[in-house]
Amino acid sequence: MTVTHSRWATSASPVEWCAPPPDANPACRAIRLRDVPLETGVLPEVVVTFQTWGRLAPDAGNAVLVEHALTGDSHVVGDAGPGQPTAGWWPGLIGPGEPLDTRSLFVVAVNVLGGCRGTTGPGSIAPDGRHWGSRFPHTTIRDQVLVEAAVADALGIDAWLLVLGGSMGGMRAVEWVAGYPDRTDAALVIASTARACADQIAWGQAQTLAITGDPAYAGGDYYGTGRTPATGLGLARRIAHATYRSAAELNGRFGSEPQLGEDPLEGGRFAVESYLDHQAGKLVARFDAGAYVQLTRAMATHDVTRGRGTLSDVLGSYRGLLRVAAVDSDRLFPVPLSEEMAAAYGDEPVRLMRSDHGHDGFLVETDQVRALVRETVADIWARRHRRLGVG
Ligand SMILES: CC(=O)SCCNC(=O)CCNC(=O)[C@H](O)C(C)(C)COP(=O)(O)OP(=O)(O)OC[C@H]1O[C@@H](n2cnc3c(N)ncnc32)[C@H](O)[C@@H]1OP(=O)(O)O
Ligand SMILES: N[C@@H](CCO)C(=O)O
Repeated sequence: MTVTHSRWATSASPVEWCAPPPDANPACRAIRLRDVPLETGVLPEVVVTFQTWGRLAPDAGNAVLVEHALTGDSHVVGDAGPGQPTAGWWPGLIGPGEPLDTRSLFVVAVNVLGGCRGTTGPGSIAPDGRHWGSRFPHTTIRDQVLVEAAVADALGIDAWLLVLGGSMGGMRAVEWVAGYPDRTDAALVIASTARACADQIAWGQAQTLAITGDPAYAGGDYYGTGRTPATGLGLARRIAHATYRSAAELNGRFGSEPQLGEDPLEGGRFAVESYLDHQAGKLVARFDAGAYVQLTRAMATHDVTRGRGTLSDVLGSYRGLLRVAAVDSDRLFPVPLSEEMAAAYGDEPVRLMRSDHGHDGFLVETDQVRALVRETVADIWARRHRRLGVG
């Protein structure tokens, strides 16, 4: 079936429905795009996988887009299912009576371009029948959002009622505001930033070099060889995970205690080292190193102001609702980055989430996220009713 919506204006080619690839969650649907115009090139073919919950209203005015973070996926809520690596990462967010209430809302979550959950990435098969590997082009947060716009077209959604996400998901949410303000009625940007800062780029470089320096990475062409850069990916996750948690949390949880049954003076590990080993192993079991490199670079090059003027030019002209939230103990996306966004928009204070968990607070503090989303959805409906002169 060919979809004829023309809002995916940058491409002359139509959007087609297709079967999701085997690495996608079985609950996913998929579309295929051709000749996708990236910021720095063209991808001849892109498959985009996504999940939905609830029913789209006849006027398509009840659609919400949930944006996942770096190693998340479209499976926002639900069980892992057979063969699936992840259970839902924002439990209790979507469903009847939940903050994204499927009795009134239609919720969409897209697997990101460049990732490893069915949407085309470096591990996908290119049109020539070989893995993309090192040939996969640099893709940006803007490119990620471009293919999401194609999903909106395929579903018949002119404008999202709300786009929300944390971390890299928040980068996409604010990019929707910057790139498609008329297609985004409201955005909720949590623990994120309008542009990557030097500190984030620096941590990203160390992680990328950990992977690319692993001999098994083979310049990015390890797919199909039976070897994977697991050592490099595990090292990258250790570096990243330490930045995702607060020093106070790590100190409080682990102190300088040895891991049970091990002696650091005799070559054993500290408890915190064992913890990071465990986190590394978990990620290696569920994520692709090439996608990790790709997405880390996409985050490093994130900047909603590129070619668009100042941040105030970009966000100050937005007529929808931009709500910004930060985690008070986040050392990777510290509160001032959220304050910068909120100030450029000019109308709303930053909502501060209280957590000892640092950046990962946006995932761990589900009660606070649920309350924030519930309040934001209520405010959006109230704004819409006011605009329509109802009630
Ligand atoms: C709900 C899910 O399944 S989400 C999975 C998909 N992930 C995503 O979508 C990305 C976002 N998610 C994440 O990044 C993470 O899963 C988070 C942030 C949400 C939660 O992180 P967690 O790892 O669950 O939290 P936490 O820091 O408390 O770690 C707990 C784990 O560390 C282990 N651990 C704690 N101390 C130690 C130690 N000294 N040595 C070894 N392991 C340890 C625990 O046994 C536990 O293991 P388990 O997760 O295998 O049960
Ligand atoms: N724990 C999160 C952090 C990135 O924001 C993830 O793995 O996606």
